[in-house]
Amino acid sequence: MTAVADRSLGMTVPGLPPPADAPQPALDLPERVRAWTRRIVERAELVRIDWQQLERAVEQWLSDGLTVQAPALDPSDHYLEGSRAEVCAYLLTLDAINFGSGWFPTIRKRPGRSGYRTIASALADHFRTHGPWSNEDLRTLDAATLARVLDQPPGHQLIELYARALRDLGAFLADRTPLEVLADAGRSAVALACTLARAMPFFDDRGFWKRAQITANDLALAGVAAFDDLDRLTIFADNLVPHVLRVDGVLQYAPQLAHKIDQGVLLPPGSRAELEIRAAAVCACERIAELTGLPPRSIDVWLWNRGQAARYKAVPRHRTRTVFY
Ligand SMILES: Nc1nc2c(c(CN[C@H]3C=C[C@H](O)[C@@H]3O)cn2[C@@H]2O[C@H](COP(=O)(O)O)[C@@H](O)[C@H]2O)c(=O)[nH]1
Repeated sequence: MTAVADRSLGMTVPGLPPPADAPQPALDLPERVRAWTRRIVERAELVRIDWQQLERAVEQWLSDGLTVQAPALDPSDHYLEGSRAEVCAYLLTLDAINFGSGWFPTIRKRPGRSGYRTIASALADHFRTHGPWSNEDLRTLDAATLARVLDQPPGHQLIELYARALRDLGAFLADRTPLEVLADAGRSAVALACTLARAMPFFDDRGFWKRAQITANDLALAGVAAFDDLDRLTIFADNLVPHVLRVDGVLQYAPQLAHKIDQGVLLPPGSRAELEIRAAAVCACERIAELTGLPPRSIDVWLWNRGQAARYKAVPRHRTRTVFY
């Protein structure tokens, strides 16, 4: 797969273009994810779902609180105390840069915080002090400014990509407020996800649409939006949810793949291994949803938070440098 050279960045954008056979965004986006990931799992060679172990793991998770802990955004990491308009702007800004796990070992982390929580809390602090960026500020945001805001080294590739993602957000908003964009989606999380995926290339994570979907879920978790179709969303396929499934024995990786991951070898975006890992997580969580009656969005957040525990951090998870997660 040839990455796309990006004139405004002067570098290739890791993850673009999407795999040729991946579906395009449309209003049945979650169903397209289910169909495409099922096809990948059926033909998989490197990653296998152990369905019997999955049922045993669900029993363990249920006794660990899977159905009782309602998903929530952590107020110590996120800017949730502002007005509805300010929190909406914060979450749209955060989810426009809610990626970078492949670079997280190379960024400056806040004490006791993961990569995501470092970025989320640094952005929250900026909003507390300066409020939201205007659309014009976003359109002209440069990497040096953003590096200062996020307290990261200037010139870091990830920060260059974050700045490009936020310039794209400013262009997408045009003269609308984030709340007006939300209103245009009506009460449909899927419509919002589809709009984001069609409007900004870094959201067009064909066949998974992780950030397009998690944006709707985060807005709902923050009480900013009320959607009628949240339960249609799939999980938000990143690198942590499949990692938790692997550590709990649900996903079995071929020895050569497991060895690569344990050695910290980066998996190229769109490679067979990366697609099979993400697709297996989606399909396994569809089965978990059937067994528990929980929507995939809640299973995702619960497993993601479980993945913050030491026993999961002790084992390397797959790393892919991509603009999608
Ligand atoms: N599947 C999924 N992926 C998620 C999140 C979240 C955070 N969601 C908030 C909403 C409710 C929760 O309580 C969370 O506070 C981040 N990520 C992704 O994980 C990746 C790893 O990050 P780390 O561990 O820092 O290295 C990073 O690429 C990031 O994009 C999620 O929920 N689901």
